[in-house]
Amino acid sequence: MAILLDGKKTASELNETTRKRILKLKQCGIVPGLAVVIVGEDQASQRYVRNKHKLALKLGMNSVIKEVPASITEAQLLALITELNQDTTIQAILVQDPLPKHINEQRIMQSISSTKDVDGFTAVNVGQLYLNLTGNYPVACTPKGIMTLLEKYDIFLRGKKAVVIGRSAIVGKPMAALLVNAGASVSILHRYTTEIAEYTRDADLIISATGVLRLLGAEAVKPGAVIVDVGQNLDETGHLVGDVDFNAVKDKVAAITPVPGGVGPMTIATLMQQTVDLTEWGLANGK
Ligand SMILES: Nc1nc2c(c(=O)[nH]1)N[C@@H](CN(C=O)c1ccc(C(=O)N[C@@H](CCC(=O)O)C(=O)O)cc1)CN2
Repeated sequence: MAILLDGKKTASELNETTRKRILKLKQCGIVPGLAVVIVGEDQASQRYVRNKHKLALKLGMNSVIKEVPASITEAQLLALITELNQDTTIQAILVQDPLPKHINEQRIMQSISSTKDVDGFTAVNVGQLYLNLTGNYPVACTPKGIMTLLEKYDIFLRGKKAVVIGRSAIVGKPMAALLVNAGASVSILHRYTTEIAEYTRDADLIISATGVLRLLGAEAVKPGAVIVDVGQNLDETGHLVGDVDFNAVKDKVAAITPVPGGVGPMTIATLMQQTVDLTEWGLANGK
């Protein structure tokens, strides 16, 4: 049986560190503030946002949820972001993805101040990641959380063949950048890739972020590979599962993230970590 990359445990350790950092800030009269904007009624999004809010409060932050109807106009949403950009009690802003079709998602994400962009989605922060600049900037929470998890389990990346399946701005692209920066050779696969298994069979590390149930089975992975499953899918019995057929590959690979309890908790813990990062960086810059 492969080593389980336990995101729940690792996230809980990271959250404890974050809680202590918040305590220190509070002793100086500073309370990190996170604002999450949720548009519409998507059930999964509502659940994720509730979990973020609960954890932020538990760790001692100021947590604000801005819930707006799916009928909101782009101009109204931009006005809300402007308000949050100017709010001195808020250090971190997140707009929950996905947004309704009538709203230009990039226009909204790019309107967030880069110094409050806790998701690392703005062009300034993406650029810093791609240039592998040293210094202080936020990175998309899921890929950054995955890197923390890989580091925790001493997964060596330099010179390894990595395959990232999915090219989203939230996971695939920043994940690939982080892996390249860490010295891995990276292939990014996507919906137009014709033979996914041709790449994955040769990979030392596979990161799958597609939302396709049982995309990868035992025949698609190399013995001893490391598998990171970002998928959040419901199977035929209504259970939450990833993209990878866990039972089929678990005795072939070296390490694998479970779903649930793998990448998901790391995403939320990284959001908390980066809210505190932004607060501290803001203080260092006199804000
Ligand atoms: N602005 C953003 N929007 C979205 C992001 C993001 O990083 N920034 N990520 C995804 C989903 N997501 C965060 O919002 C997320 C998904 C899943 C989990 C999680 O903890 N999953 C658990 C299962 C929990 C459950 O289903 O109730 C697990 O895998 O153990 C956390 C965050 C979309 N949008």
